[in-house]
Amino acid sequence: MSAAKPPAPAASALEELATAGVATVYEAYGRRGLLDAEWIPLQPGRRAAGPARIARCGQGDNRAVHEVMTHLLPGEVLVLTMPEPEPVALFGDLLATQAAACGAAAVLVDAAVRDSADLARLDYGVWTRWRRARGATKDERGSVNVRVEVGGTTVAPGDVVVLDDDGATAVAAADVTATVEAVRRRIANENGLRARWAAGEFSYDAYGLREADENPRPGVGT
Ligand SMILES: O=C([O-])CC(=O)C(=O)O
Ligand SMILES: [Mg+2]
Repeated sequence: MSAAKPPAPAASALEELATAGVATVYEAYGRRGLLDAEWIPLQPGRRAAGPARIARCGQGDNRAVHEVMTHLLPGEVLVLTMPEPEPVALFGDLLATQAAACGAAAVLVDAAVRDSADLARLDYGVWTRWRRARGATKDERGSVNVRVEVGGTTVAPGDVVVLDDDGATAVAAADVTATVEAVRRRIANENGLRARWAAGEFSYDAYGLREADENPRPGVGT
């Protein structure tokens, strides 16, 4: 029997994850979920979080992107992948116009985009591996609403994808509530540390690193 589907994350949880940002969410989630690749944010400074709506395209082909548009719901992050990421444009201005009409929260393209000056003016964020004009074919159906691997992490439909200038990280749908709580604890802890560092204290002392470095225990770290 498969586990019950977790409820859709609350808008307030998505907002908290987006505001916290990729590094904080990834750390609070136990350093899991990182979509570990070099992402280009087309609108630097933008943050987003939303449930993944996924298309797995054929290699060099974007037929599945046209299909997945018909499933895309407001607030979702569209995740577009290929078996082997390569600089072929899966997404451009015309597909972006459809995603806008559907209310996308963001688009993550594990391939290239084109018409990037137009995409940079959108009301939602676009993150991509490459900007390249090379066009995709429309020959292979590919698959939609499937699990994919992105940057070494498996992303399932409905997992929450968080994006900012640092890149992208994902939280399994079932773990969103606990991760929001861990994010709050991490932010509170970092606020405390930031106040101490601003007041002139050093982490080298507070973490006991100076003490350990000046009194090395034989056989440890040698
Ligand atoms: O049509 C395509 O394959 C991609 C594109 O340029 C667009 O969406 O405007
Ligand atoms: Mg175009």
